[in-house]
Amino acid sequence: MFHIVLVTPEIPPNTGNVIRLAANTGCSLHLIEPLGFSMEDRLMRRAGLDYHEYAPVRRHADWQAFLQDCQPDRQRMFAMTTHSSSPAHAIGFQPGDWLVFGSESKGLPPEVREQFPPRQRLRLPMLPQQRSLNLSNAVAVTVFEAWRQQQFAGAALSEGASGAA
Ligand SMILES: C[S@@+](CC[C@H](N)C(=O)[O-])C[C@H]1O[C@@H](n2cnc3c(N)ncnc32)[C@H](O)[C@@H]1O
Repeated sequence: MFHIVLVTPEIPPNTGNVIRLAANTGCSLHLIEPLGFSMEDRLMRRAGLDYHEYAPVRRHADWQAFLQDCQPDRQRMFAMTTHSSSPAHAIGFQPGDWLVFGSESKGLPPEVREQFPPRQRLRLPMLPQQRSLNLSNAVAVTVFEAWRQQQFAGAALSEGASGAA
């Protein structure tokens, strides 16, 4: 549905949450190295992910390698950042869009952020004086806003349809 891109994530449970989110929403997940942890980290394992949930996860050596590997449509890439005044909910998201998030401690590196035109740098609303949302929460609310705009296409909207607890 959408492509989630985490640039140099640092905290294993956040990435674990996003892996599960990607599996639940039909997104692909791109992890830009260096990662602040090993994928075999016990905190990752504690997320209790099933083997199939790793299927849509790809790793890239750095930002340039990601661009080279995936050739994303630059007009449909959005940098999620607190350094913006463009509200995320004002964008008309489309299937196949690329949603790019920064690391927990540093956010998006300025040299990556500046590759996005200002209208493609998006901010999630927060109350005044707040610094930022948790990374995995920011990913979740963005993906669900984008998916909501597609009327949750492909979702199993009743319990019986999913068969899982
Ligand atoms: C914990 S935040 C990073 C905080 C970092 N100290 C900074 O100054 O950007 C991790 C990532 O979540 C996303 N994020 C968190 N809050 C956000 C918001 N209000 N709007 C847009 N993105 C947000 C951004 O991609 C950010 O890089």
